[in-house]
Amino acid sequence: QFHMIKYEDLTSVKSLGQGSFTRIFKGCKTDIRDGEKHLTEVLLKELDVAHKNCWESFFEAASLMSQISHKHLLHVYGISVHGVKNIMVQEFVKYGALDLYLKRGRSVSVSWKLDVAKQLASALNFLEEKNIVHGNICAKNLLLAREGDPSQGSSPFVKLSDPGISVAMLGKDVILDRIPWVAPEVLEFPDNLTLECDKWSFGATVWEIFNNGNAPLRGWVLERKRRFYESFQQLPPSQWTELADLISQCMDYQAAFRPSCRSIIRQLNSLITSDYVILHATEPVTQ
Ligand SMILES: Nc1cnc(-c2cc(N)nc3[nH]ccc23)cn1
Repeated sequence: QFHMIKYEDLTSVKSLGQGSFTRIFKGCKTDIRDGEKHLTEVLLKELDVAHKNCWESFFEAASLMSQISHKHLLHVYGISVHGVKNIMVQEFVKYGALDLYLKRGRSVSVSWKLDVAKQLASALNFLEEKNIVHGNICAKNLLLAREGDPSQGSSPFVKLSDPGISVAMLGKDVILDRIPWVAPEVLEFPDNLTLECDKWSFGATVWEIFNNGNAPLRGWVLERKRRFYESFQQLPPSQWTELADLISQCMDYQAAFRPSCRSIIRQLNSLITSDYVILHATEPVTQ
């Protein structure tokens, strides 16, 4: 169920860092179409040789993204296996991960943030309709394809990246470290990821977007993170109560009480039309 890409058709241009058990490179893919040579900018995700045993989960994550296509889902061109190397070839998204973009101190407007949240909600709605669980929704996995320029009236455009190796494969400490993005029930049943888990993570991701990309519970040790769930705590609420309400609805410890994607989109639409947006065109950077 995958397009196999010949290793010799790939060149890696520069290293861009690491993911969970992976190394990331900016690269190029050459293919010949109707007798012409085409170069495509790609993102190469190479699975660490040490974690070669995770290759099924690594490719399972990618195949999830290549079975379906949606404007807010990252496009995966295929995979390349060369000796011990397992490489996922995906579209290169110009501005990279949203959390790093926001941390770089870009002051973006409230409507910019709501627009991004709505695009993520529509990607989630699409996955929900296909009954597909992503399993790793977070601002790091939200890629910025277009910055949006308020003076030109153009809006941002984001794409949800692949979930990477499933959290069930990654072990207990990685699951604990993913608090508060990982739904509480996943700590007990890591093999049973549900659509509701993605709703919880959506709530944590919206919290990140409205906190300039700062990670919630940043720097907390695993034991403290675990107690955060054991005592049913919530993230610090936004002073915008309607937004705080949406986030806490998504981050309901009872999975069945979390809102449907349609309800999430409806609530985001009413936030977009609320006068809070006009009053807070670009929030002063409060750090
Ligand atoms: N599918 C993807 C994923 N990440 C990027 C990306 C873009 C960028 N400007 N800096 C980066 N630094 C690390 C990754 C990355 C691009 N495409």
